[in-house]
Amino acid sequence: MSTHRFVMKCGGSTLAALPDAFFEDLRQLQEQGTQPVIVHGGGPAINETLGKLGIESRFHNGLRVTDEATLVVVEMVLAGGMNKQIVRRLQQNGARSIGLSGTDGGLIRVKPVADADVVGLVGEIIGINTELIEGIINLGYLPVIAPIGIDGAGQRYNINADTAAGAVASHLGVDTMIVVTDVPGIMRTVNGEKSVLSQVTFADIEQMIESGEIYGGMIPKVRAAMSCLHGNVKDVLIVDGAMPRVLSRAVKDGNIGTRIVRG
Ligand SMILES: Nc1ncnc2c1ncn2[C@@H]1O[C@H](COP(=O)(O)OP(=O)(O)O)[C@@H](O)[C@H]1O
Ligand SMILES: CC(=O)N[C@@H](CCC(=O)OP(=O)(O)O)C(=O)O
Repeated sequence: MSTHRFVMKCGGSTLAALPDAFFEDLRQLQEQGTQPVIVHGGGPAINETLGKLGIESRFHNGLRVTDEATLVVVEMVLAGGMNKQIVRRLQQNGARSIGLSGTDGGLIRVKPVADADVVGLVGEIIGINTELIEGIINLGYLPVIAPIGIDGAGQRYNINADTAAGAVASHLGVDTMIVVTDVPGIMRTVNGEKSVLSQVTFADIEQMIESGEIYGGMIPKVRAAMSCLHGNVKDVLIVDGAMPRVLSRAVKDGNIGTRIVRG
């Protein structure tokens, strides 16, 4: 029986549309002895709730400008709504799972980011309580983690979900991080033809950010990928959640979406 462990990041762009088959695939992987850990986002749902409350969504370098009022909504949507929705869907499809926020058990320890004067209550990760994650896995449950962090004084912080997933993958020492999103991988347009790159190196990424071919929400994904590949993580794949059996294909043959390699 394989005990392959992987971290999967699931983006808000795709969460609501994920079919039952996606969660069924996770259940089968869990039954086969694979140990998935999920870190999720929920950016679009946060924007929607903030909008209903008349609070404007503002971003700086891809990070949400987060004041105390915004943070209340971020935590409510991520740790309340999204986290519990994912756990419910996993359970409906037969997978055993437990949802946590990064504040529970000091799971994600942070300090304020360097540009806190601009982005406010956004956390830079300084530690992950891997014992807690290991404990949940050893009980036979799949951990589902919302990207909220906590500092030594008990203050909570907002964290980009790609960044949180990369840090969880690094600290847990998994081989693979799978970033599930709403596009089939990193795409490039050549002579008017759009295609998915099966592999990109760090140098390709820097060049594509520079040229504007990688932009917006793809930037934190590739940055998180590069940062965890500097540690023990061997493989980062960016894949489309709508593809049939995407996770088992990613785990078993890895020949799907875009693979990021050091190069
Ligand atoms: N080179 C690229 N290839 C594919 N998508 C890209 C690229 N550059 C930017 N993107 C954008 O990144 C988006 C995915 O990021 P985001 O919307 O933040 O997703 P998530 O909610 O899954 O984190 C894609 O929908 C696309 O608009
Ligand atoms: C600091 C920061 O920007 N936090 C993100 C957390 C959610 C997230 O990252 O969700 P996606 O993966 O769906 O984009 C935010 O507030 O939107």
